[in-house]
Formats: sequence, C-alpha cells, structure tokens
Amino acid sequence: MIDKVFNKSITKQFEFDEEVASVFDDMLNRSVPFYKEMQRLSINFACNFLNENDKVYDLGCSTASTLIELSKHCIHNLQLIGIDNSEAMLNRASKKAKAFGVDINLINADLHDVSYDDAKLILSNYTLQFIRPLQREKLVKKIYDSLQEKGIFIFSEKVISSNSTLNKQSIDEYYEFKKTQGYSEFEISQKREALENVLIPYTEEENKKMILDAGFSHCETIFKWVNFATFIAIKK
Ligand SMILES: C[S@@+](CC[C@H](N)C(=O)[O-])C[C@H]1O[C@@H](n2cnc3c(N)ncnc32)[C@H](O)[C@@H]1O
Ligand SMILES: O=C(O)C(=O)C[C@]1(C(=O)O)C=C[C@@H](O)C=C1
Repeated sequence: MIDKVFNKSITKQFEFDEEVASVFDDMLNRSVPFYKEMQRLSINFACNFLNENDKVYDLGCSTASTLIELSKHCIHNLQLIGIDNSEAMLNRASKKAKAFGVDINLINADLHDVSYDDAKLILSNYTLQFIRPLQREKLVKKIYDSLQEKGIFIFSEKVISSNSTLNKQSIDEYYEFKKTQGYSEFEISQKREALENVLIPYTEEENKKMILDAGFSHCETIFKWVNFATFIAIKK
C-alpha cells in the first residue's frame, strides 16, 4: 500500500501504529535513500561473519524484511529473532515470514526489557534514533554485553552534521529526495513535525563515540548518503 499517512494535518506525534505499519514497507523505501542498497550491504557484511546456527537479533525488526532477506542470502541455518514493541508491525512480520517460509522468533517487547544473549550478530536499522538519548547509551552497552566475542553489531541511523551550514544543506537535499519519491511539501512538513522530539539523530561522530564507549574495539561507516548512515561495530 502507498504511504499517504501525512497527506492530512497531524493530530499526534509519529507512532508505529496500525496506520503506519500498513504502509511501512513503502514508507521506508521512499523515505530512506538507498534503503534497499543499505539492506543489501548490511546483509552481505553480516554473512561474512556468520556460521551454522548462529543467533541473529534484529532490534526494531518492524515487518521483518531484513531477517527474511538475510535468511534468503546466508548459506547457513540461523536462529533468527526479531524484537519490536509495535503489535501492528509484528502482525505483518509474522504473515510475511510465513509467506516466505522463514522461521523467525518474533518477540513483542520493549528493547530495554528483554535479553539478547549469546548473539553473534545484532542488527538495528533506523531504530536507535527512536530511543531517548540517556537510554540509548545504556542500550548500546547492553548490545555490547549480549554479543559473543568477535560478535558484530550492524546499525543504521539518520544523522545530523555538527556544522550548521552543512546540516541545513543536508536537510534541504533530503527533502528534495523525498519530493522525487512523490511526497508533497505538505506531507514532508507534516511528517517533520510529527517526528520532532521522537526521532533524535546523533552526528556520525557521536554514534561512533557511543559505540566505542560501550566497549566495541572498532566501528566504521560502511554506507552513507548525506544524512543516512550505516555502521558496523566489532567486539574484540
Ligand atoms: C524505523 S523502524 C525500523 C525499520 C526496520 N529495522 C527495517 O529496516 O525494516 C523502527 C522500529 O523500532 C521499533 N521500536 C522503536 N522503539 C522501540 C522500543 N523501545 N522497543 C522495541 N521496538 C521499538 C518500532 O516499533 C519500529 O518498528
Ligand atoms: O521520513 C523521515 O523524515 C525519516 O527520517 C525516515 C524514517 C526513518 O529514518 O526512520 C522516519 C520514520 C519512519 O520510521 C521511516 C523512515
């Protein structure tokens, strides 16, 4: 279904509710530049580190697209676990996983409340940005602690620039991208307002510092388009 969520005046902050979930795959594809390429790269990088029966978690799995794609591309059988606290998203994830014949343990929970023990790989694309800053640092420490030795954390985030001129230019560039995807200026401004104080982006440097402060030995950007970046972090 085509995303028309912000074609009307907003009455509340952005939420991953039934209305958003029903158009979410289209929303992501048209709102995140090179979403499919970012997903392909995350999966390819991930596959190089994975072995038979490894445990893989996707934090904020939404409709489970990434885990389904991972299972299609990885030569090994994996234990796939998707965590999300939106029932509407998980209902779709469950239907999609069934349709693709992929076995995923879908858990409806807040990321702070469940453990992701013994993980070889933790994925989290565009989810940390929705976690309050004080909680975010704690969550990243929990991710670090949950990974096995040499475990991998791959995540993507919307980012800001610490240079105000470049930041403004990046936002303008991003809104131009959204227009090419068929979103009107009205839809763009309504969504921007709805995301205010809900999606809180860090700079690329702040993301890397958070990762290294949590204990990871290495973090690098594997993909970036203006204000969207994908990182890979390695535990020693
Ligand atoms: C932008 S979406 C993630 C997109 C997804 N990773 C993908 O690539 O298809 C963010 C997801 O995180 C979930 N989420 C946000 N905060 C959460 C929390 N505290 N606990 C669990 N899930 C959360 C939302 O319900 C939403 O499905
Ligand atoms: O549309 C925007 O402004 C976005 O930031 C895109 C974005 C994201 O980055 O998470 C915001 C909300 C939805 O979850 C889908 C995509």
